[in-house]
Amino acid sequence: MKHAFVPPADLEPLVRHPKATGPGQHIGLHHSTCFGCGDDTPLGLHLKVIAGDDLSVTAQMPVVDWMQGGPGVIHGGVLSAAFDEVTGTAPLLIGAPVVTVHLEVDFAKPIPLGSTLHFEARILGKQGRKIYLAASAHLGDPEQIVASAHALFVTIDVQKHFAEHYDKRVIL
Ligand SMILES: CCCCCCCCCCCCCC(=O)SCCNC(=O)CCNC(=O)[C@H](O)C(C)(C)COP(=O)(O)OP(=O)(O)OC[C@H]1O[C@@H](n2cnc3c(N)ncnc32)[C@H](O)[C@@H]1OP(=O)(O)O
Repeated sequence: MKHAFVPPADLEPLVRHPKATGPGQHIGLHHSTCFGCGDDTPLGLHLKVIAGDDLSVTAQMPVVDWMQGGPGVIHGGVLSAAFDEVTGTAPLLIGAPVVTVHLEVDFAKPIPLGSTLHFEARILGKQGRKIYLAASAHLGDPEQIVASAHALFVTIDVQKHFAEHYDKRVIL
């Protein structure tokens, strides 16, 4: 698939954290009202991200009517949010909470309402606090990629990063 993103050639390799979620297991929620993965949001993506046996994850997402952009097809922003969530969860496999600093999505085919997207994301490596990932999505045939993404996340100290927002409008 065509894409413009070029990850650095000199990425440092990474290994799974000894306490990482096991292969085939659901990687736990960030919090229950997270738009991407929370169970308690009426209009969320409700993604369940599953750990792979290496530095990869998978997830599935039914493309339902409220996700519509162009007539009969998914909105690009919804698809981007799904890639953000799937790629953003993968670094938990290396024990690193992260936030997105850069996300690029390549849209290869229209994705119809009523279909199911199958996502795969993998960690490419790191440079300092920067974690690079690549991801793709298909509709059931892994040979037919309908969209792909590249993402750059930065590791954070969760308590410090979110500290100034906790007392405003946090719903956990
Ligand atoms: C209870 C809740 C639990 C939550 C768990 C986790 C949730 C996960 C959710 C996942 C799903 C949802 C996910 C979401 O939706 S996360 C929501 C969207 N993302 C954000 O809100 C992040 C906003 N950004 C920031 O807060 C700051 O920029 C951070 C803290 C990330 C870095 O600021 P900080 O001052 O600390 O560090 P730094 O500025 O030295 O930057 C560090 C390095 O990064 C490089 N850099 C920076 N930007 C870019 C860029 N655009 N392209 C290329 N590189 C960039 C920079 O050059 C430097 O590299 P180097 O020069 O040292 O080599």
